[in-house]
Amino acid sequence: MVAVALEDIGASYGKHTILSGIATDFLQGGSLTAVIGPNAAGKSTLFKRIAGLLAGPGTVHLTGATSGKDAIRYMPQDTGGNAVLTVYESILLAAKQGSGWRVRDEELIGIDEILRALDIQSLSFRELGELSGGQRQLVAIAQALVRKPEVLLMDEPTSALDLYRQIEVLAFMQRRAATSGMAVLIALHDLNHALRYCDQTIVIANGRMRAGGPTADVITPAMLRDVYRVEARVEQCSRGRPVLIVDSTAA
Ligand SMILES: Nc1ncnc2c1ncn2[C@@H]1O[C@H](COP(=O)(O)OP(=O)(O)OP(=O)(O)O)[C@@H](O)[C@H]1O
Repeated sequence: MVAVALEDIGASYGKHTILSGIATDFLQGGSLTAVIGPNAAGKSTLFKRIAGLLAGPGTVHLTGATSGKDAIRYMPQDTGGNAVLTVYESILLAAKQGSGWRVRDEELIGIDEILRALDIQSLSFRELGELSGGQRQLVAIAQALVRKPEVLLMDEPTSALDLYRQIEVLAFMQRRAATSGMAVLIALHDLNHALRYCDQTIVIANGRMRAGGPTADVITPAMLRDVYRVEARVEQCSRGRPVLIVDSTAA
């Protein structure tokens, strides 16, 4: 199974150092890892650095991957939608990128399966430019998945989705990671999503890694006070699930 380790990762834009000393050895395939932290902490920059879209110090160690340079895929936060392509064409194009134009039956079956799982079959013949923000986000997830990444970096993939679809998408990603062995890193602002769907969590603040490990060990009142500047606690709900309750901003 694929695994990613980060060794002393840094990144800069021009003279501004954005990230430094990011290190972890526990990003395993088969589950979801949340990457959390305040606005401008450096989460997207970390993803771009892991995906090789930004140069910088440190090393991304990838083990167990079979698809070479295409193993890691970054799904950005803002996905443009102005191309004059239908949803289906755009997903087919994504599936065929980097390979020949011959389309095999199993590829079409794979696309249908993803469209169904994300409940967007009815959008197949709509043009990308006429989709809503949430619809575009679902299509972007489909485009990322049909390329069968072994490591998928999803930058706030549920930010435009309604409550039902947020839960559907995260539960689907959890199942997909478990069955395919893919490692999925998800930048999230909703910490309840991290608590519910992500086995591990990494906390980034001011370009530094502040904590990392099993989600329940990482999302603590002390971390929330320190990093997010809120007084908050994690309690068990009546169904036994951990729920984050924010009481106030920290003094
Ligand atoms: N292309 C760029 N050029 C210069 N500075 C940039 C660029 N992209 C991001 N930055 C800066 O890098 C810092 C980290 O940004 P980044 O997008 O990685 O944060 P983030 O944690 O993903 O934030 P958010 O939660 O708000 O999406 C910010 O101060 C941002 O202004």
